[in-house]
Amino acid sequence: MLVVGLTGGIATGKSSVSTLLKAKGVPVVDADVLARQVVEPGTPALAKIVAYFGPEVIQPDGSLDRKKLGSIIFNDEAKRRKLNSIVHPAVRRAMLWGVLKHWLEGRKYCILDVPLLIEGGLWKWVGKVVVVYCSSDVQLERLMERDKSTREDALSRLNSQLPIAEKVQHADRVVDNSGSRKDLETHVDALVQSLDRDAGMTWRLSWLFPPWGLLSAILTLAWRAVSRSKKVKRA
Ligand SMILES: CC(C)(COP(=O)(O)OP(=O)(O)OC[C@H]1O[C@@H](n2cnc3c(N)ncnc32)[C@H](O)[C@@H]1O)[C@@H](O)C(=O)NCCC(=O)NCCS
Ligand SMILES: Nc1ncnc2c1ncn2[C@@H]1O[C@H](COP(=O)(O)OP(=O)(O)OP(=O)(O)O)[C@@H](O)[C@H]1O
Repeated sequence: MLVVGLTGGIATGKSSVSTLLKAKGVPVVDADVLARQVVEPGTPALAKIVAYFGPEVIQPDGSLDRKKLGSIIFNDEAKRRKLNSIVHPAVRRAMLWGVLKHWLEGRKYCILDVPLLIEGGLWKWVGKVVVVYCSSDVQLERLMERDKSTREDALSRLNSQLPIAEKVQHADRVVDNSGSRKDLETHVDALVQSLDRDAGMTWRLSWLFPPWGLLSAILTLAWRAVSRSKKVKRA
């Protein structure tokens, strides 16, 4: 099964692409959704968050006060890293189960929707990287509009990630979301067609005969690593 990493900058339109893909029946494992599930009341991750950030990040009903925690971590790099170190291992485990489930269903490919795909290094472990792009001006505008936030708040969120122009350099395919929502739908249709082609004809063989699937996954990742190092040497 081809595993495709889908990413972008904050508010470049990754979730919009993900929603369009889901509507077409494409299997998507959504890291943002999993990151919410692993910190639900009663989870070990939430207990660790309270131990580090204190009970003031918990709402009266016992759930995480996301707004408050966001205002802390998006303005303090060390605290953001600490939160990542609590939440990300649990998210990675949940993603692995999600991928396994789609593999067991005999899917040709599946999408891993991960905002921090590049920053976290997971991009090296997927078969293809798709980056949803729009210019940083449009990104800032859409972020302020969606979150009803000030320019300052939006910028601090934006600056907690790699610039979108840098993420694009890791992409096998870029989905340009600078235009209208209708344009985005057209780009997503083209993306689905290309992923169908990329997943190739041998996926059924990989599914019926897992050692073949494992071998082809190792060869694909090795080939991608070699291509990357050639690209770095040329640059
Ligand atoms: C800080 C939290 C509580 C804020 O919650 P909130 O509901 O306001 O935002 P939400 O979770 O919907 O995230 C919105 C976007 O912010 C960006 N973002 C979220 N967490 C981070 C982070 N640690 N570093 C950089 N960008 C981040 C992503 O682009 C994400 O799509 C929450 O984002 C969180 O728990 N983050 C840590 C987990 C994480 O890294 N999630 C991203 C996917 S694994
Ligand atoms: N082509 C478009 N034209 C106008 N608005 C758009 C377009 N695409 C997305 N938006 C809007 O921009 C905002 C950000 O989009 P979306 O939530 O899909 O981004 P995201 O990359 O998933 O963000 P995050 O990383 O913060 O979760 C949303 O309010 C969405 O409705």
